[in-house]
Amino acid sequence: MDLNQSQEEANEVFEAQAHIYRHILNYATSMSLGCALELGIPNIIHNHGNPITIQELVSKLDLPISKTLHLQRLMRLLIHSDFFSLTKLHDQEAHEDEKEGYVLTTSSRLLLNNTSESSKNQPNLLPFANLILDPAFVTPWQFLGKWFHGTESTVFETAHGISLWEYANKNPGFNGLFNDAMASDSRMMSLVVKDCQDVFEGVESLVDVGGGTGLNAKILLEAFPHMTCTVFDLPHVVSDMIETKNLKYVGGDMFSSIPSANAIFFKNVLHNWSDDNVLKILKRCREAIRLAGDDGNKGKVIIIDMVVDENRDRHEITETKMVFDVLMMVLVTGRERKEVEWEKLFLEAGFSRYKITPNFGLRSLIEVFP
Ligand SMILES: C[S@@+](CC[C@H](N)C(=O)[O-])C[C@H]1O[C@@H](n2cnc3c(N)ncnc32)[C@H](O)[C@@H]1O
Ligand SMILES: C/C=C/c1ccc(O)c(OC)c1
Repeated sequence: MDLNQSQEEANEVFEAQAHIYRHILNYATSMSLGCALELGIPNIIHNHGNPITIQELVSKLDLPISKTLHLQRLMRLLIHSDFFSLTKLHDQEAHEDEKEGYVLTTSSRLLLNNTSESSKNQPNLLPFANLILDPAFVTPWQFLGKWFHGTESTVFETAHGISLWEYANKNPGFNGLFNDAMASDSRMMSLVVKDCQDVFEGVESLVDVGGGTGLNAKILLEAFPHMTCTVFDLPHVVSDMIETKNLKYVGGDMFSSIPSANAIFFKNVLHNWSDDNVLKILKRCREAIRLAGDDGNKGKVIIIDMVVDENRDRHEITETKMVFDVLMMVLVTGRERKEVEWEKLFLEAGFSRYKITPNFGLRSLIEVFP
């Protein structure tokens, strides 16, 4: 065998080794990012105002000086994955060596711990990151294999003995963490809802099913104040909420009945459920729209959820959607769907047509008409 060829074969196998190590250790990046958030590094860089050197960072974090190089290594990994970047520092004292300082990226700016009144309404995903890294959500991954052999309907249940919704009901601390995370995801909507005039124009009444603590509804009402919104969710989620003239809360179970309205809205809800369950929910929607009058012709269902599209999406976007698909398998009985899979459900539930607008990053807005 000629030498070159054996070197080529060896290279291919070494590539595979690097590939394996990268993926098997993906969690090291998650955990390192989690550590940076736990230490509050984004806020320290933000508050510093200009690029912060490693020495300044160690001092602001109040870490032992002996940890300087360790922190630098953590930061190097997080720079490589685009959570921070390093920039040259213009030092006035010319005799000193040129220094470098850390700055935030768009991603770490979304992970600031916003406590000030002025930043309260800014998009922020720290609560979402905190939920994903919470032990209650990390533990089930250890049970995935066991679940494949077992009879529980979700991996979460194999790990914790009860469903995610029961767990949230029984643990007020976790319930708060979960609802805050969902609300932080919803806040991102405020970036684009104002551009959805045609979707909400004729809508007088809207029910946000599984609407959590009501942030979706509030954002929609800011942009379309002519509507009245009802947030419908499980009783433990919507108890003690403050209502206003056009924002009401109703506790209940969407499988039994959905309050009637022109528009039935679901964000991040239908992907929590199996096809059979989504069909049941969509049939309830047809009733709710019909009961709102106008023989349902004015009514529609509005869904904000992912649409898996391997041909159109970039490779990493598809990967993220597939990770969410598996996450929905681990936490609940849901899945992420391709357009044909959504279409089948809409038609089976008796709707006549639908329109997809891919405008919310990973999520699309789907209008479904009777
Ligand atoms: C993933 S969260 C989405 C929250 C919110 N729509 C959003 O966009 O962030 C799913 C919501 O569905 C609610 N939910 C679960 N089962 C339900 C049921 N049977 N009836 C009504 N809501 C339910 C949960 O309490 C939770 O608030
Ligand atoms: C931490 C993120 C988890 C998550 C995200 C979207 C969902 O709809 C959900 O429902 C169980 C969970």
